[in-house]
Amino acid sequence: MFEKISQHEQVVFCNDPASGLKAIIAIHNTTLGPALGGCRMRPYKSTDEALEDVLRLSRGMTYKCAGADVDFGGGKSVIIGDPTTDKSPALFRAFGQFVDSLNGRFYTGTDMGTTPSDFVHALKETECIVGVPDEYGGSGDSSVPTAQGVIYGLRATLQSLLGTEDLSEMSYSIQGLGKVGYKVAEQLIAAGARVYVTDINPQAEKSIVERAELLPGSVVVVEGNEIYGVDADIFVPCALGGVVNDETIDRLKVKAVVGSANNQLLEDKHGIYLQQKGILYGPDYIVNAGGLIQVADELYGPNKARVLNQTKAIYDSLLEIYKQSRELNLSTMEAANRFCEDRIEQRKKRNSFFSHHKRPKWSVRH
Ligand SMILES: NC(=O)C1=CN([C@@H]2O[C@H](COP(=O)(O)OP(=O)(O)OC[C@H]3O[C@@H](n4cnc5c(N)ncnc54)[C@H](O)[C@@H]3O)[C@@H](O)[C@H]2O)C=CC1
Ligand SMILES: O=C(O)CCC(=O)C(=O)O
Repeated sequence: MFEKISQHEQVVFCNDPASGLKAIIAIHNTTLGPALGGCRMRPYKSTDEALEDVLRLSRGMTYKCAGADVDFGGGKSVIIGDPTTDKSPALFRAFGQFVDSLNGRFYTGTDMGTTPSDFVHALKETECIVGVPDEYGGSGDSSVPTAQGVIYGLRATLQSLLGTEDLSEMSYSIQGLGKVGYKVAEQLIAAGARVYVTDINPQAEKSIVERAELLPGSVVVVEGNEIYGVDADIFVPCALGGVVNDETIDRLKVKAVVGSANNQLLEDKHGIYLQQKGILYGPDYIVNAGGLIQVADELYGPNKARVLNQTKAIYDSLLEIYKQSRELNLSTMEAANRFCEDRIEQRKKRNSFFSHHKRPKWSVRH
């Protein structure tokens, strides 16, 4: 076990038979501040699969926090269960108690399979919850700025490829029409673009087809894995991670991959394979940082205008990473990793006295 978690500071297994909660919290690195990261709920096939997911996701959050320049470190949590049948107030309250037991070392909110209202129950047990609805003092649904950030990432990519930011100039293949993917699809279709979509939930597909009837662009629904081979310009993964791998890279016909899904590359080497195939990759944790920017900003009290302003920085960060990747002849993922690792190293030197176990002044919200 210690070999598996060798890059992490702390991993907590949470078990509450009364509510059926089985969860894992992983804290990767708190150099920049207390760990922050959402909570994913999935019917994982095994504890090992859940552990692997939470370890990868929490490591990604360390880089995401550094890339977005927020004073938090990397953490994430997963609940093992089916989000359509296994949720209950008791389950989220039990989860909240475990989060509270970490005494401010870990803050959490939504991710795949969870919604802001789930965490209203957890909020009864701990202050360390972000992204609850506005009426509970939170900043609301973090998928709104995440989707906005993906649109900025797409604009930067168009700028880099075509010298224009006009979203209608390209076509897109979107995998996943959940909280983020649906909003991205809607904005692209509203901008007049042609969009191919797929989701394992037929209701989500039906809903975007109906919405598109009222908008200038168009939508085509494709079946499952066909999304990888679609003749579109940009692949926009907005569901699971690991979707850029040996098999899918062979099938991709696109010019770029830019989406919200966390950990899109199965392994870092797949970033290099994309580069070799001439496909521009927008590193996931740079492109999808909008939600993080919003929840980290809750420290100062919710302010949507400030969040939108900070989310715009994703456009410049991505252009800078594309530039560094060209100049240093690195894959875009390598360039982004280097940028974030440098930032963490600098902070280590600057803040030798900094106690990262201290709670931020989050209680301004209460
Ligand atoms: N919600 C947020 O603010 C953020 C989300 N992300 C990442 O973006 C991705 C999407 O997140 P959300 O939209 O919040 O999740 P969600 O749970 O609301 O939506 C995910 C969607 O993907 C669909 N899906 C699952 N497996 C699929 C498959 N094999 N093929 C096609 N569709 C599939 C689901 O039916 C669902 O509609 C995740 O990887 C998440 O970690 C990253 C940063 C922030
Ligand atoms: O979106 C959130 O609520 C927190 C940030 C996060 O977990 C993520 O960016 O993956």
